[in-house]
Amino acid sequence: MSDDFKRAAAVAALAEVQSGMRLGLGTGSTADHFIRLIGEKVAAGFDILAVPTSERTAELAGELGIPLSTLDETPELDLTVDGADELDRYLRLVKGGGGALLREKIVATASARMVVIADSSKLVRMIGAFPLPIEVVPFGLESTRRAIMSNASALGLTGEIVLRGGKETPFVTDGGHYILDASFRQIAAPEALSESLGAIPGVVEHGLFIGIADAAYVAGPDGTECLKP
Ligand SMILES: O=C(CO)[C@H](O)[C@H](O)COP(=O)(O)O
Repeated sequence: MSDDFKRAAAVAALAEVQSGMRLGLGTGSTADHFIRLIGEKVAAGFDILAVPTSERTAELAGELGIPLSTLDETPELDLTVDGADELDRYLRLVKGGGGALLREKIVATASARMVVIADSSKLVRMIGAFPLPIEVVPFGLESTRRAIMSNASALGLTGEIVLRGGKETPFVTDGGHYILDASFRQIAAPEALSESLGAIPGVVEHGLFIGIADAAYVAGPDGTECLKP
């Protein structure tokens, strides 16, 4: 059922796509629906140039025959469509469940417009129930983890911060970094947390996307809603 809603959100976002656009392609199961729909448009003659947000997305888009580019060749995009792990009604997002948050944030901010697609289970009153992914450099991992803990605690946030994949087999991002997942449960002031995390040297990027999304298509049992910040 949830997969039907993911697809419905992707179909709604497709209405924003015009031939000639330079697109950012997100990562994840919801974004995959959108990528397949773009593949159909390309097969039908649409002129699309796409920048993928992960190796996984590049592979799928390549298989579908979608012409691919990079931000070095195509530094300005018209539209990026991507999923989210959580969003609130102000379009503050938690992303990075699939581990692609760094490229996703770079591609989204290189786009004139960023649109989120999600099933309605992702829409929450307060973000934070989904553990916040924080991309960090492997060097100094434990010091960085402690700095995150201490900065978060200064903001009244507590909770476990765990290395994705564990010490023996850590998950490695496309950029060669690790991910710490922080279970803060409720993030009442995401802007303050975003600023605080961004100031920690070992943190490469975090999964709070604030002021980036221009709209969100959220699909559920009652239909598809378009949210604007
Ligand atoms: O941020 C992401 C990947 O880094 C995804 O957009 C997020 O995890 C949602 O994935 P899905 O659509 O599979 O639920």
